[in-house]
Amino acid sequence: MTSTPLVADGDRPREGGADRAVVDVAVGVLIRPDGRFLVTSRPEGKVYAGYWEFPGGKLEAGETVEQALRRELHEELGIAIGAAEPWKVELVDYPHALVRLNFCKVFDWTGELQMREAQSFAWQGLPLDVGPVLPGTVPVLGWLAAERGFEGATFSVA
Ligand SMILES: Nc1nc2c([nH]c(=O)n2[C@@H]2O[C@H](COP(=O)(O)OP(=O)(O)OP(=O)(O)O)[C@@H](O)[C@H]2O)c(=O)[nH]1
Repeated sequence: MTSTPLVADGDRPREGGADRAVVDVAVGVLIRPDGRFLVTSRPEGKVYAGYWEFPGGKLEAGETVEQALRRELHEELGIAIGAAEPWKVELVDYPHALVRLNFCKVFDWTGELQMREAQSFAWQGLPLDVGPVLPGTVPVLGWLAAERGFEGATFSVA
């Protein structure tokens, strides 16, 4: 990440920077009844390949966050999700893109997990025992920790 300040309204140019469009991303935090949550590794060929994140992807034209999440999780994991509960929105300024991450919690889905992009997956608690973790994913672990009263490092390999 750069140290360039983020803008509150991501569709406006950054101070002192070039005009960059915001890329909206729908991200799913799938939580099992035992509280463990799903993380996946980014496939080869994508930026940050091998880094762990929550599954999801970019919105296509005309899609809502929930529609994009349903499509992405079906494409990437082969599952059909039930309701997606909007949770947090985070703006992250990467060198390659300015992204708005729309995190949703998902408690219901059907289908067996299939790694259709040859990614890896892990059901995790805190702290994570996989890494490295994508920068935009780190705050999510903090939010989960706060909700769960978990104290200490949420992951070991950044
Ligand atoms: N899926 C996902 N993306 C994240 C997370 N955190 C985070 O910063 N991102 C960023 O959000 C963007 C998502 O893009 P992506 O490459 O996964 O989306 P996509 O599947 O639609 O990509 P494609 O255009 O290659 O098909 C990337 O810039 C990625 O670095 C996260 O937890 N999950």
